[in-house]
Amino acid sequence: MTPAARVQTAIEVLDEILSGTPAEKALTGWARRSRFAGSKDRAAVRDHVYDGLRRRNSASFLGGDLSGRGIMLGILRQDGADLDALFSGQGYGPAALSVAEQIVPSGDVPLDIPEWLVPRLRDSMGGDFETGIAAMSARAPVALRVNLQKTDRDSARRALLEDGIETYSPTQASTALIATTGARKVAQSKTYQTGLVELQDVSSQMAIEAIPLRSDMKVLDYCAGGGGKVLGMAGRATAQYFACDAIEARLRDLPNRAERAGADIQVITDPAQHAPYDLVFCDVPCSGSGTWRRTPDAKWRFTKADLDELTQVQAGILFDAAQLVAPGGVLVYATCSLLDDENILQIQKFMDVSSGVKLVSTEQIPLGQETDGFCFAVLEVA
Ligand SMILES: C[S@@+](CC[C@H](N)C(=O)[O-])C[C@H]1O[C@@H](n2cnc3c(N)ncnc32)[C@H](O)[C@@H]1O
Repeated sequence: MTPAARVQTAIEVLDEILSGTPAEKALTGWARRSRFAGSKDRAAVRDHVYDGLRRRNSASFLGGDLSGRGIMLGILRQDGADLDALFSGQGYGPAALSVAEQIVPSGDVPLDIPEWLVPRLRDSMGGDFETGIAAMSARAPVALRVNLQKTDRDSARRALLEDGIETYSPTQASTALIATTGARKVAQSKTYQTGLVELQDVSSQMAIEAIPLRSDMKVLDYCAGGGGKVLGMAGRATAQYFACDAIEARLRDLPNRAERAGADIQVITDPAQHAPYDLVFCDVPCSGSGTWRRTPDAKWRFTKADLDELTQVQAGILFDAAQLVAPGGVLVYATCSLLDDENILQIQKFMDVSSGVKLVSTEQIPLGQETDGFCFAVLEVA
């Protein structure tokens, strides 16, 4: 496909997303219908579409219209692309720019977040607001966690290099690597397949590194999902691990991932049956606002009603999980959210209604180039 044809395809996929189709479904649907498209074409179209979703407001403003075409025109304007070459009206590329489209709109460019969230995010992020919102509009890094049960960070870096993947070691977490080239090859690489590394964002690794985890503990990952947190903990200490999730189907990948990592994790359906635990980790469902650069369509779908519903679910999980902690044990509350409602305010509300719970620490990791927005609190249960 020519660069212009990729742009035209992104325009069509964006239109489908704007009319309500989830981004992944729209992209896989196009890829299935388009056998002629090679892997580089698919990657380029995906990048265009995700850039467009991340910067939907500013791009549609600069492109003059909230449509696939308006968004792509704005994105290409922001990126300083050669518009005459891409919008030439030739071949499978987009039609030539109209007279109106040739005029760059002037005025205040809107922020790339839903309007109702601007004041909330401003209040919650404080001095990190500007850099955080800029990071939300950019592509996320591909971060890896080195499995310390199998290797060390330098050896993992060398092994990845042999697989054609270059990385560097960010300073925030001792287990973290960030891929600079070959990131798309990670899941197929020998280093990954043999469990030396896992895909995991740097902030989750920072949380796992900071919690008081010991090898003599009985640990429950209460919202385990695909198992990222429990696998991270198992990489750090060989404790006794249990994992559950309200939606059992979400635990599907965990046994295979645990086997690859050489970790012993018991997937359970009734956490009360094995209680009490010395440490219960609650990686609760949340807005995901700290990771919206990875799932940018979620940002535009998220409503106040969703936030209200989520904060209720989070409060319920905190209450239920606290009952499972052994006296003197630890409860960890974590979200990948930037919103106080889901973080500090939620923890405060829990503290207000719980007797004998001590807040040991809270940390809000800002959304930055290397880190996703993430919050975690360590609580001690009497
Ligand atoms: C943020 S995700 C967990 C991600 C996972 N810890 C990881 O690192 O891959 C939140 C999970 O909480 C689960 N969940 C939702 N409500 C729950 C509840 N009441 N009790 C336990 N888990 C719940 C969801 O099914 C979802 O898998």
